[in-house]
Amino acid sequence: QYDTNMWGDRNTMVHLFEWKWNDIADECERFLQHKGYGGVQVSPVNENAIVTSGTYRPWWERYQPISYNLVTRSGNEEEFASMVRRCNNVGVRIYVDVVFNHMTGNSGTVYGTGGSIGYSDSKYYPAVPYGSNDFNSDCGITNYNDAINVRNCELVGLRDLNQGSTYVRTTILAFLNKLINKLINLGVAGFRVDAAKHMWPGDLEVIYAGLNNLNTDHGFASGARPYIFQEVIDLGGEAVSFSEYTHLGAVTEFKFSAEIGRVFHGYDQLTWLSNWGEGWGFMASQYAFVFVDNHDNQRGHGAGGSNILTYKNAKQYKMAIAFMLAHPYGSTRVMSSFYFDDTEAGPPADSNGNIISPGINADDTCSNGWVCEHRWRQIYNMVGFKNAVKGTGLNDWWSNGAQQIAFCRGGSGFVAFTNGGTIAQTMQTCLPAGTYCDVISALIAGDYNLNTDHGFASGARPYIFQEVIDLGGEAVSFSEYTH
Ligand SMILES: O=C(NCCCOc1c(-c2ccc(O)c(O)c2)oc2cc(O)cc(O)c2c1=O)[C@@H]1CCCN1C(=O)/C=C/c1ccc(O)c(O)c1
Ligand SMILES: [Ca+2]
Repeated sequence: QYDTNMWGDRNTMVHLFEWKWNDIADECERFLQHKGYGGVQVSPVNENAIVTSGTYRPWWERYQPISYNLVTRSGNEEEFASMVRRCNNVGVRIYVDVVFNHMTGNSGTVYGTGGSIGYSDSKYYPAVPYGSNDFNSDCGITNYNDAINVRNCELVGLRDLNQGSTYVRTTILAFLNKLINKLINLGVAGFRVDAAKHMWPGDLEVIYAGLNNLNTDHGFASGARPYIFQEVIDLGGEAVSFSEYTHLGAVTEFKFSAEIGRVFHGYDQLTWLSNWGEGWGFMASQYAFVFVDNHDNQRGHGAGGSNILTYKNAKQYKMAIAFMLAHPYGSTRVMSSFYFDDTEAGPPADSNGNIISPGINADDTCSNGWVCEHRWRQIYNMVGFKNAVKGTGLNDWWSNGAQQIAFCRGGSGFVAFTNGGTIAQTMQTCLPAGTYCDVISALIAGDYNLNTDHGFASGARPYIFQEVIDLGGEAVSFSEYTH
């Protein structure tokens, strides 16, 4: 099914990549609920390999399972349960990134974040347990034009589980159903299925069918089914196609990420966006799970190559995110990153390898190495826009035939973009008459000074006058505010 199970009109997810569970719970309560985010994709919750050879603690070690115990650098089972409860309490859903195509790489004895051991050479993972007959053969994925090779062989040496085995299916289902289990008060809303391309649709169908309904104690409707979005990296030209998975659940549309990067890098005219979506060869909107960048391709070597826009191209990135959220195509996810360079380094951590929490600055930005794109004004305001226009289509498209476009969402939203010069044009906004605040472009530069386009001096600061009713004799005094 394709319903995200989000609360009310909320309908955008944020990927709080590598955040700790306690910090996510705090963020749900202090920020996400207020800005109308509908849910959080969290990093894998199950125990992963501790990788220290080559890169120290690379970001991708979390994609090498050792067991299904809920112990990672993000926290333990108790902290995970607390996060799910606290976020659902404020109407922010939790989606878990589940990795069950494989276990660890083939590098001898490996140790996990929860203290478990894996004997990868003999494919023996006692903490699950998995033994060698639960895996496919050692062959490597060498040919993306061979659908059998892609499913039954090892992705970069990662021990490839056989989801055709009843025992493996049962074990995977025990892990997934634990995350929605009423008896232990867990209540996630759905799953990101990692590396779905590398598993047989028929096996996935059996696994998804074995999932329980969502936990009504966390605010889900009786009979609600988990929202599944499957990672299938398909830019065309391979044996495996996204269309083999769309009947099972939502599917990532990587063409969206690649193309929106091209457009807002300026390689294509904005006017060509008039048929954005299926018109550009993307999958049907109801199946599509879309994003500007993700944890892998933001690093430049994933699907979409160097066209992918990230926080490093701040102005174009904001425009691309704004367009993604303004347009009705697909289910949308906003990336929230830690600052990274060209190494494969993992999240900000102390000398013991413990992840460092984001600090929150006075201006609501983050510190300690966290980018917090989801806290950028242009981004969270567009999350609110998308909530406000939920259920409408796209109408009254306008363009100057080149790099200026505008359109309405029903009678409840209007947006304009320019990649070339100021728009000086009377336009149909589809909105009721009145004066409206432009909460996006006035701050597109990311500063908080007044808008010089409205005649203010450069660097002018907003004039603040504070209502403090103080005739004397009370505990609170005017003098606390005059500075
Ligand atoms: O050079 C690398 N990998 C080879 C190229 C990327 O291939 C990978 C793909 C991949 C790439 C392109 C495709 O078309 C495709 O079907 C699969 O999916 C993965 C999924 C995982 O759960 C764990 C992984 O290690 C990978 C992976 O290595 C480095 C070193 C090992 C991890 N890694 C990486 O670069 C890790 C990448 C990674 C990790 C997690 C992901 O969810 C993901 O999408 C990519
Ligand atoms: Ca496989």
